[in-house]
This record gives sequence, structure tokens and C-alpha cells, in this order.
Amino acid sequence: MNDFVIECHNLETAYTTSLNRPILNGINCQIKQGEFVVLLGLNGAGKSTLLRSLIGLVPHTKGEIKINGVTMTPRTLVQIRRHVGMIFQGGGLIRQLSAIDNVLCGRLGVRTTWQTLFGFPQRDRNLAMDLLAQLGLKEQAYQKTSQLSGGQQQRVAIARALIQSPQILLADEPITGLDVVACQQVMETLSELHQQGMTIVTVLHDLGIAAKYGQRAIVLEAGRIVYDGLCENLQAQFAKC
Ligand SMILES: Nc1ncnc2c1ncn2[C@@H]1O[C@H](COP(=O)(O)OP(=O)(O)OP(=O)(O)O)[C@@H](O)[C@H]1O
Repeated sequence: MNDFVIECHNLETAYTTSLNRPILNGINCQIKQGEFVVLLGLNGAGKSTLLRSLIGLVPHTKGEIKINGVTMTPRTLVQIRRHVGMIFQGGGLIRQLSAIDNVLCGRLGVRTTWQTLFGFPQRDRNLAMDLLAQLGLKEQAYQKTSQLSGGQQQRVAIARALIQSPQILLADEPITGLDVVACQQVMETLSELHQQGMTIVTVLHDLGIAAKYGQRAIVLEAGRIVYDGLCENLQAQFAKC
């Protein structure tokens, strides 16, 4: 038994004719509990695909993914997804729903249709409200997410991922399109979660922010890892790409 919570061994996705190669092409990496990892790379390098493959949204044709020591297969996917929260690119919120209802959507995977037929149980609603309060959004809980700022929306997306109490949080470009203040709020939120022991893997494009918050950088190029190490001299690593 090792202390890796994420392991990718020679991970390969299906061949893509438009690229003349698989999107992910022999990915090997191991991430320990409590690490803060930033995934970097130019557009189209495969960052989102790697993140999505870690929750089984992109099938792999070769290699293996293990989450908490459990090999990802169709049979283990439900079990694996309980440990992994995902913040999708752009937040993926339902704009016409309130912030609290969006957060409650994160409980759909653990509640049956019968349990939510007349609304979510009070316990879930209290939990959603606590999370929104922790993220500074108590006042906005009943506002439609379309009326919230970009930074507030991104924090709702974080609350939705957190309501399933994940051990690992994956975030795909959580600060893209945000102003500097909102950017900092979102990154500070991720940083606090990391300090509480959560494993964070996030796609970023800003090398300065990556260096400020990340402990470790993984740089992808054309579906392969070309750098895996400290968040120092990232500029130099990119110059090699
Ligand atoms: N479902 C798909 N079918 C075919 N090609 C795809 C699919 N999804 C992604 N791709 C291609 O795979 C490559 C990697 O895409 P991906 O979104 O993982 O890159 P990325 O590094 O996250 O890029 P960005 O920084 O622009 O978000 C791109 O060339 C993209 O066009």
C-alpha cells in the first residue's frame, strides 16, 4: 500500500484522426494525498482531457488509472467518483437555478429519485448553506446564479463539488475570465482547502499564479508530460515546449 491518491500508468486515449495521435499519449504520474498540483500546457495539450479522464469521463484505451489504490473500471467508477470532486471549465452551473439549488445538485449522485421528489432533505440543505457561508456567499444563496459575478459563480461551483465531501478536488481553469480580485478569492479558497488536507489538481494558464499557489507543476505538451516538478522556473520550462 502506498500513499498515492492518483496514479496514472502509461495512460493513453483513443487515436484521434484530427491530431494524428491519441489525445493523451503515455501519461505517467503519481500524486500524493494533500498535494497541490497545477496542470499547465499550451491550448490543446490535453490538460482538460487528463482531468476528465480522472473521473472516468474520457475512456482510456491503454494503461491504468488508480484512485486511492482502486483501479478505474466501469464497476469501480461510482465508488471512485465519491472521492473526487470536479469543477468544470466555465463552472458548469445551471444559470436559472439559485446558488443553493446548484450546490444541492452535487448531492444528486448520492440521493435516489424518491429522496428528492419533494425537494432535498433538510440535512442536505443545511450542508449546502454551510458551504455557501464558508465561501462567503450566504447572502447570495437564493439568488439565481446568472445574477452572480464570475467569481461568485466559481465559488458556487466549488461549493457544489465540496458537498459530496471529496478527498480530491479537480478544477479545470477555475480562474479563467475572472478579474484579479475574484481570481485571488478563488485561488485563496483552493489554498485553504489544501491547507485542510485536500488534494488539489487544477488546470491554470497563469504561470505567476501557478508558482504562487502550486507545490508541483505538471506540464503537458501534445498529450505527454514534458515537466513534472517544482513550480520554479516555469517560464524556462515553457520556453522548451
Ligand atoms: N471529444 C474529442 N474528440 C476529438 N478530439 C478532441 C476531443 N476532446 C478534445 N479533443 C482534442 O484534444 C486536444 C486536447 O484537448 P484538451 O481540451 O484536453 O486540451 P487543453 O490542454 O485542455 O486545452 P485548452 O487549454 O485549450 O483548454 C485538442 O486538440 C482537442 O481538439
